[in-house]
Amino acid sequence: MPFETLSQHLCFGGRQGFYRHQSREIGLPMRFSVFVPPQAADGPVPVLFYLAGLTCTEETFPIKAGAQRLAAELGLMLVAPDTSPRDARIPGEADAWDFGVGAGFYLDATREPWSRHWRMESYITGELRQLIGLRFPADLKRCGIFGHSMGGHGALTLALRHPDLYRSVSAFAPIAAPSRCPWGEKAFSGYLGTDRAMWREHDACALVEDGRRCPPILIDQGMADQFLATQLNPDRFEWVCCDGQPLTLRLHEGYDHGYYFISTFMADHLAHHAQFLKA
Ligand SMILES: N[C@@H](CCC(=O)N[C@@H](CSC=O)C(=O)NCC(=O)O)C(=O)O
Repeated sequence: MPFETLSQHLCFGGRQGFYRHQSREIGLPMRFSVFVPPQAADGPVPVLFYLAGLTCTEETFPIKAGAQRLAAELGLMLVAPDTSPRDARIPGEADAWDFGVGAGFYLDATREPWSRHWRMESYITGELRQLIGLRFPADLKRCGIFGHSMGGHGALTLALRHPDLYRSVSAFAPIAAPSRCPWGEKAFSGYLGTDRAMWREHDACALVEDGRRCPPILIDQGMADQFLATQLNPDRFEWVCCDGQPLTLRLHEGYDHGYYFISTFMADHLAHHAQFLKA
């Protein structure tokens, strides 16, 4: 599985790198970033996949989230993929910021013209994971997943759909019920079509309602989040989780949707994952 190194930087005794490869799953070049902690010099380390939100890239998390210092202390590898295919030459693919480019929603599209390239679920759970296991000092038996907003939706749904792959899960301000909000309705109708039964397979609330379970979830949510009232639905997720899905939902007065909020609570999320990945 070849890949190209775009840049590498020494960071808290570890290495922050940016890479590109020709993805067979996506059918296009894809970029991703990896932080390798210093402990990797002594053998494979646990891996934490971070899924970013709408409009983000593989650079957003390493630049803005402030996760490397503690990941270096805890011995966690951090992997951040891009948020969608790019340059697929689909007419209008980059016309909207909440659909198409930068808005892959971490599922495999079933509807033309998106189904050819928009295969983010298979990419993250399959090809990228394999590449990380083969080409980086990663222990794939100890993987966790977390993310923000659209990426929080991705973390929850991938953990619920692939409980064999992820030992730990958390989210910042996730889109927790995408079938019931404008972002999700737009994405799911475009990528999956109008059959709402298909939508349930990619909706965290519906997955829990339908009996899927994953490791105990940590969610942080800012109460001054500009998208809270219209897009996120944490209260509905808390309600469905009462039926046997362990969840800690923390609400924080005054915090908004952005990376100042994420960086404030990043240490708690890394500690949450470490307790499962290093057990
Ligand atoms: N361009 C939009 C705002 C887009 C935005 O806020 N993106 C969020 C994720 S939203 C859900 O997935 C984000 O993480 N942005 C990157 C950042 O650096 O903050 C608008 O005009 O409102």
